[in-house]
Amino acid sequence: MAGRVHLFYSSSVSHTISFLSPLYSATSRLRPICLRRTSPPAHMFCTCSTAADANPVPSGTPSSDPFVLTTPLYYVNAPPHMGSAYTTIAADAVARFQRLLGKKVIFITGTDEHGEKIATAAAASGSSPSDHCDAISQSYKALWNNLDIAYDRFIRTTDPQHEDIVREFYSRVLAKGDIYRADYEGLYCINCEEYKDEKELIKDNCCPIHLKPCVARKEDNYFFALSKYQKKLEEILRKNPEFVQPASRLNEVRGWVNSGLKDFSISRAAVDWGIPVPNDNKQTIYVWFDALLGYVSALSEGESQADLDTVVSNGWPASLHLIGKDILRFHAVYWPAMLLSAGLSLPKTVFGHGFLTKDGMKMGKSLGNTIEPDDLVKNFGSDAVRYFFLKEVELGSDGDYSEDRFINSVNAGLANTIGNLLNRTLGLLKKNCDSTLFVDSSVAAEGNPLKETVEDLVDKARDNYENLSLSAACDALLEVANAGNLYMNNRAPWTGFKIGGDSADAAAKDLVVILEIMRILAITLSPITPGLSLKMYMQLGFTEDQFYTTTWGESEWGGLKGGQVMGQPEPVFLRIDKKTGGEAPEVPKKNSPKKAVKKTDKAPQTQAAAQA
Ligand SMILES: Nc1ncnc2c1ncn2[C@@H]1O[C@H](COP(=O)(O)OP(=O)(O)OP(=O)(O)O)[C@@H](O)[C@H]1O
Ligand SMILES: [Zn+2]
Repeated sequence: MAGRVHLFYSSSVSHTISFLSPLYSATSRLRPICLRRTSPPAHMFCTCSTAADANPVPSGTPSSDPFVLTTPLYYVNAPPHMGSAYTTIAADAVARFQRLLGKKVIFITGTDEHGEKIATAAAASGSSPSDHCDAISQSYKALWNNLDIAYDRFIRTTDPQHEDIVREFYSRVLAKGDIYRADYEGLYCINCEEYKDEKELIKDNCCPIHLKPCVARKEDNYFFALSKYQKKLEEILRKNPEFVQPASRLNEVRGWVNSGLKDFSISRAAVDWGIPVPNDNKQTIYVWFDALLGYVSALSEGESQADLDTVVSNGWPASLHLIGKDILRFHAVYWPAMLLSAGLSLPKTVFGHGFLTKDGMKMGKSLGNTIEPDDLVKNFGSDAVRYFFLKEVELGSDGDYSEDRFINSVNAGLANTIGNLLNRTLGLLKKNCDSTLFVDSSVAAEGNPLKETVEDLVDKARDNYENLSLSAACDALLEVANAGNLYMNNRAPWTGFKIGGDSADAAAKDLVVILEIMRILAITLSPITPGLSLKMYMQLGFTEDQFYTTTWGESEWGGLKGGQVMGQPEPVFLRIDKKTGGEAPEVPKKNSPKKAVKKTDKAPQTQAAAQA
């Protein structure tokens, strides 16, 4: 989806309304549909009686209702950049966390491929729109692979099943009486693919996001009667504050709605590269009225027939739309009204995160001020990239990238605090205990307050993951590692080994305590750094298969058993040298560690996902 900006249509528009009355009759199928979900808040938009009859989900057991989450469908006017990667990495961390909890997850991403901007980009590169879309869409998939993104569905808005869904959806909305025809005249930003209100534009009628002049346009379009949903949207935002997150974004959305909703045009007369409007193939459907439906049509994958009833039974509504704040209006105002019109349930939450900026400006394809995620992955490895952006840029706030900050943060967290502690401990264990654990970790920690400290921090991390406070989750887990380092330094087990006897036994127990902390960290940090977590887990003497079937429940203290033999102490994360830059860290030697995400187009599943 393009970073099209969110301004309502100018009131100067002249509407020559011609209602399409013959098509208004088929409303009988339009009923709000309730998918019973597992937690009470999911009932807030549906018409079912109570949450009491929802099935509780035992830890580690997949629920029957999937946790459906989405990234935006990225606009294929240009290849992905760090901004597109940011949303997708965050969504992947959420998906991995939910899988660890034992939920069945459907993580949807994909590409938005219609519209004028795409046709122009294709012409500029000398290719047909469809070849252009194939190539750019493939570049998104390749990047997701490089970043260990374990998506379940990759929907392209040029997929035939998506086009069927869009047509059916359009027909439902038409049948509801929410589409009419009118003349439209205004200033249009091609990069936003949107008419703009003049007073929002900057000097020389330039779009404030894309800094390019808008062009005067007049056309005869079909309109969606958004204004009909004014009261309903006000009520939804009042009764369900968790619908839009974080809270600052909710206020923004309330402001837009309270200032009065205006109908918006959902077709384009001058754009060929799009889905033709049913019953009028001189017009194509507006990219947003097409792209948002990708979240729905992704749920029809694998079905012989793509229709709205099927997608509902396959998991709609989504639990979470994770998006950038640039497209909040489309998701938190247009989209719920469209869904209400079509008789579909609303997503539970729309979370609008902040921007990665460069020199204070939103990094974006149209401005071209982007950072190449592939270069970062090549230089520093995918764990480092994921860790830096999730830890250092709070989801919801803007954040500027600098290489210095990147290197400092990653070296401090992954190389020193975590990697070095594991390496030191395994080195001592090898030297003094033949790499074998002396006792069960539950025994080693008897009466040790460190166990409770770690448990509290892990609970805190879990709460933060649940609330999408990914940066705070990282902080809590780093505190776990810090506590381990402090313990190591205070206990100085190397002296105990020197003394021998009971002191050596105590030292051997201390190593077990620290390695148990490492085991817990490997599991709980795996949504953020899946590759690093796998390496850690394997050094602790577990197999790759064991890693893929772990659950959050297994992060409880006590997983390491006496007699377990640890792997060879090898650095799991190499410090990045500031002068020479980094080198993507080696993957584990055993088996095929990059299976932290399978390198395929489809559903690379990790850990508990394997059970789901
Ligand atoms: N600078 C950024 N910071 C954070 N997220 C971004 C950034 N740029 C893009 N995104 C993500 O991509 C989405 C927009 O996707 P799109 O394909 O339109 O990319 P874009 O680079 O913003 O495009 P354009 O520059 O043409 O407006 C945002 O909602 C957000 O999820
Ligand atoms: Zn614009």
